[in-house]
Amino acid sequence: MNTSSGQGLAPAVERILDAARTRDSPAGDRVAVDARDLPAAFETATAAGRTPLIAEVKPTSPTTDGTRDDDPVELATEMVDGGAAALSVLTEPEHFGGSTDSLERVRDAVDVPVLRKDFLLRERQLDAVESDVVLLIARFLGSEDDPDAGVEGADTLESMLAAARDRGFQALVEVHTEAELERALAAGARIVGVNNRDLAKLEVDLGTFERVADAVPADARGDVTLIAESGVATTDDVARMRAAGADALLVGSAIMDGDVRENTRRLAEESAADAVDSSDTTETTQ
Ligand SMILES: O=C(O)c1ccccc1NCC(=O)[C@H](O)[C@H](O)COP(=O)(O)O
Repeated sequence: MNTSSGQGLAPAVERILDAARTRDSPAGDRVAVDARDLPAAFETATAAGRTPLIAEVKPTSPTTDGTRDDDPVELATEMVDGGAAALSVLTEPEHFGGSTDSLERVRDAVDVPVLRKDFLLRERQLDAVESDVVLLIARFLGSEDDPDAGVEGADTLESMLAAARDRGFQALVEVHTEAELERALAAGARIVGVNNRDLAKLEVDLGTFERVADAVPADARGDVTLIAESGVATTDDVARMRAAGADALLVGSAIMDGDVRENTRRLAEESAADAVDSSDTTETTQ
């Protein structure tokens, strides 16, 4: 099947969606998850003086050269040892080298919350594996008011959110525009990720988070955990996203490129220390 979504998505994303539509949904029972609390894990990291970071086990991707074949459990434990508050594990097999088996093994090996990173379009796909958090991408899912707004074969964001919560999952609803943010909040999302990567061009612009975070209504801000996703590579990037209101960061490529423990430590610890240093300077110069 090759179904263009008609949404101007990058060819690689259309291929990912085609694969997601044809991947078998599990025939077994609905999962029932006892989820580890993601916002609580961010608070624990902050209390320990670290930047709340979701480190992503991402063996490859359409925008990465080559594949990293290390055991996902080894990568995951190194990330946690480096100070990651939570993990994200790709379960998409064809374009990201992920698997549900990897996620299961990682979740058994660590005690932090684990996000299932995949391209979920239908309720039954939620039952493929247990995780603490599932990713729901607003751009792909329709809405109750406009079920055709999503891509071919997708359920609505509202029904996916309800189905995820019925199973015990927390949901990270990913948005890229102010309009998607509005839809996510109207659907009742409480954990919102702003993806700096535009799925139309696969280009990354950290200004996306700054713009979309600014559109969160003041009266909703206290109820929503806001995560900056994609394109974060340096401690300056972390500082920039935190200054724009990110409660946490989701980082894949910059951690997977080299020593994952040291890369995680650098982003989780040095950027938190930099933040303390600059607030000290601000205090003494006032
Ligand atoms: O990462 C890609 O190449 C990609 C391509 C097409 C659709 C989605 C893609 N990435 C999914 C993600 O959300 C990222 O893995 C995640 O936010 C981490 O991003 P990064 O830190 O830039 O690796």
